[in-house]
Amino acid sequence: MLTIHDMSVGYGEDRTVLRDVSVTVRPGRILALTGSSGAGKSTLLNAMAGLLRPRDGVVRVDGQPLRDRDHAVEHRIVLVPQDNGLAPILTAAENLQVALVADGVTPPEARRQTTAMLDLLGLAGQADQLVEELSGGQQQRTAVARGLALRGGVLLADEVTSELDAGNRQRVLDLLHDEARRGAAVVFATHDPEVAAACEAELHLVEGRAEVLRD
Ligand SMILES: Nc1ncnc2c1ncn2[C@@H]1O[C@H](COP(=O)(O)OP(=O)(O)OP(=O)(O)O)[C@@H](O)[C@H]1O
Repeated sequence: MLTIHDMSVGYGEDRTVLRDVSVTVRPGRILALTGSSGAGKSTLLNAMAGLLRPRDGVVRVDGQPLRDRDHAVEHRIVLVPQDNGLAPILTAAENLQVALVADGVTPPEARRQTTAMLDLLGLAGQADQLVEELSGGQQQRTAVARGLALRGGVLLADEVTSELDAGNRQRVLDLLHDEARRGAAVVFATHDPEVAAACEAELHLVEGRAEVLRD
């Protein structure tokens, strides 16, 4: 369980982006994170991922104050970042295999899981292509495949459907719902009101404040 209490986050000396945000991210469901461009969705996800230290307040994971990214990884907090975070000169399959092996999966099992996951995202034909040679949407689906393959306790997905056609957008949404049903807590930043409406809960960011629209 990930909880945030009265958190403020900013950049530099006096650039406060989020103020007094409190939210609980519960296992077994998807929390949509909405708000206009620049509202602070990525900032909030990065704080949940241990990449940004709050100015005030606290992020807790399983009751402990979150220290940094390593601590978040220990607690199985997986981030699919907005810029996808893939290694461009590795193939789609290698990007998944490297992450799985680093996570302690044996190489043969990592290959098996990679094939299955890329297949689920409709990327069987792209497995051996370099990421830099994939389309934006294919890269986005590869990043989702990698995030899902890691089977985190918390999955933070930052605008992971922004470059997808309707069919692939629905495929990713269905997989995020499956991930929640598996027991993960999923947080999904999105601009898309239809996508947000398909999530159990919604936190809306406006002028640095967070408003719970559905809980
Ligand atoms: N590294 C940074 N240094 C300084 N300011 C930053 C940095 N990253 C983001 N910001 C600022 O923080 C604010 C929130 O940005 P953030 O990326 O969190 O918004 P967002 O809601 O995810 O936007 P979008 O929907 O466009 O991705 C913006 O005003 C942005 O300029």
